[in-house]
Amino acid sequence: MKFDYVVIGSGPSVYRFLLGMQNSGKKIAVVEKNRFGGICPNEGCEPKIFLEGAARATLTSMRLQGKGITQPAKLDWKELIQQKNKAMASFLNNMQSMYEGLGATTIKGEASFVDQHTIEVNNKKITADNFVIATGKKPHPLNISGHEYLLTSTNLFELEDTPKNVAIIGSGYVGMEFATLLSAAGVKVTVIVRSGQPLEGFYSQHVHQLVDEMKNSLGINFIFNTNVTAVTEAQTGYEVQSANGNLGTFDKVINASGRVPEINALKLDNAGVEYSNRGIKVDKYLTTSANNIYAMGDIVDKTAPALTSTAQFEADYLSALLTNKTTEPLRYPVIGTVTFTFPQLAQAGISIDKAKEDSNYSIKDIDITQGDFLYAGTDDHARLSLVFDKQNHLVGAAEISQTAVDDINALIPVMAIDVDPEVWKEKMIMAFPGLAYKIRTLI
Ligand SMILES: Cc1cc2nc3c(=O)[nH]c(=O)nc-3n(C[C@H](O)[C@H](O)[C@H](O)COP(=O)(O)OP(=O)(O)OC[C@H]3O[C@@H](n4cnc5c(N)ncnc54)[C@H](O)[C@@H]3O)c2cc1C
Ligand SMILES: NC(=O)c1ccc[n+]([C@@H]2O[C@H](COP(=O)([O-])OP(=O)(O)OC[C@H]3O[C@@H](n4cnc5c(N)ncnc54)[C@H](O)[C@@H]3O)[C@@H](O)[C@H]2O)c1
Repeated sequence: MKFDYVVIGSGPSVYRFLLGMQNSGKKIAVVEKNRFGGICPNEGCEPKIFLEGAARATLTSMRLQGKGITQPAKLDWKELIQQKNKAMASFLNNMQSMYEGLGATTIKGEASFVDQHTIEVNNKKITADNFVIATGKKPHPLNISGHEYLLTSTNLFELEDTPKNVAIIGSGYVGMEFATLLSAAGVKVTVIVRSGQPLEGFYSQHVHQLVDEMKNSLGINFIFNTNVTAVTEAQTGYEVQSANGNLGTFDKVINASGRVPEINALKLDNAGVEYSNRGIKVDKYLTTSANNIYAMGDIVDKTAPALTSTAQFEADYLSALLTNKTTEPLRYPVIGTVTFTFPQLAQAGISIDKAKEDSNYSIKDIDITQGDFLYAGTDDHARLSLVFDKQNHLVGAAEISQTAVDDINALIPVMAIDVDPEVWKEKMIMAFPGLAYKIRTLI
């Protein structure tokens, strides 16, 4: 079989790449070893946000008990997982045919390079002029005794019985979001943090506030500055050990210690593609060290965050480059990011922690709770922090609140098009209250 392009992996970047290549007349194949659609729809963003809807409703009702709500909602985890599976089934089952509908030949199997123009899949050789590697990331294996007892986020999406108590090792996006989801289902959650602060990339002040909220409102237990050394089977459940001693016995122990590049099976050395333990090395045109092989999405060794949104941005860029719609290098725009915790943390642009150390920037911290009117008091510890440059243009924003993702997304265009605040005032009237209430002292 011979193609113009063979894409390895079928995640959200590949969907966008196929859309961009649709009228190029190129013969394209997509090889996927697991489920078509990749991580985001099968075991990432999309099932997560389905579960989050019910979790948020439950936690909101709990928070408002005694503030106008007499009976808080009770989340039935088993039913929620079944509903999620039902709602997503037809979408996921159609993924492969959707890719074929976009003009690609789809091949199920694991790809490895034989040379710069050949891969092997299911013991068959496939040749192509060009390849695009989009193999993403997989859970970081924890090298401790008893690692075989650990669950990952993938297992949690299929977990039908509700454990009484769980330990989560790691406190990045996955650890903090699953701590929120499971606690909404009545699970007693302990988060084990190897440093002094979860969610390292987020504004530290907001993270500390989030941890306080998760402790006090959700009853989540945090153990800081602790490395797990072993997990052993107990009479009921699993014991978690650290250098400081036994951390307790838990029904389930979850490894949320990050994700590593899906690289080994690819045999990249056979094609002369350079890589590091952070992913595949690319230049400013997403081209690897082999000039006919490109990479995009989570597999790329990059400083931009590994998100669906950035993966799809890279895919749009690559299809434009390969169809001669651009000759420019890749430049990332303002990137928004969010953790779907309770409350949410969201941010975009220059980080507040960085801006605090740089005299070129000024920061405005707004206490969103003044008056405590918004959402019947569910946002009683919410804050919005904005970074302005010397011209008084908005260049960074971070928020902790129940609606942080929507607020920050609404501020991204203001940052991206770099408008003068006077023009901002002149050109728009936001719907009130919402975000307009929060920034009323500014505009
Ligand atoms: C629990 C969770 C929640 C998340 N939530 C969010 C969120 O809310 N927002 C957000 O922006 N991002 C989120 N992400 C991140 C998002 O899922 C990824 O950034 C995105 O899926 C990356 O897309 P991709 O195209 O690079 O590849 P992926 O989606 O990682 O897909 C790669 C595919 O390649 C396949 N593959 C690997 N090796 C081979 C091989 N040798 N041969 C053939 N196929 C191969 C894999 O099976 C996989 O299907 C979340 C991730 C997780 C785990
Ligand atoms: N809302 C979202 O956009 C969202 C949600 C989930 C995942 N994601 C994406 O998926 C990626 C993976 O998420 P993640 O939470 O798995 O990774 P992460 O890199 O965000 O967090 C991993 C955490 O594990 C800790 N850790 C690392 N090694 C450890 C060890 N040996 N012992 C204990 N702790 C250890 C780290 O300090 C960190 O806090 C994210 O970087 C993000 O790009 C995004």
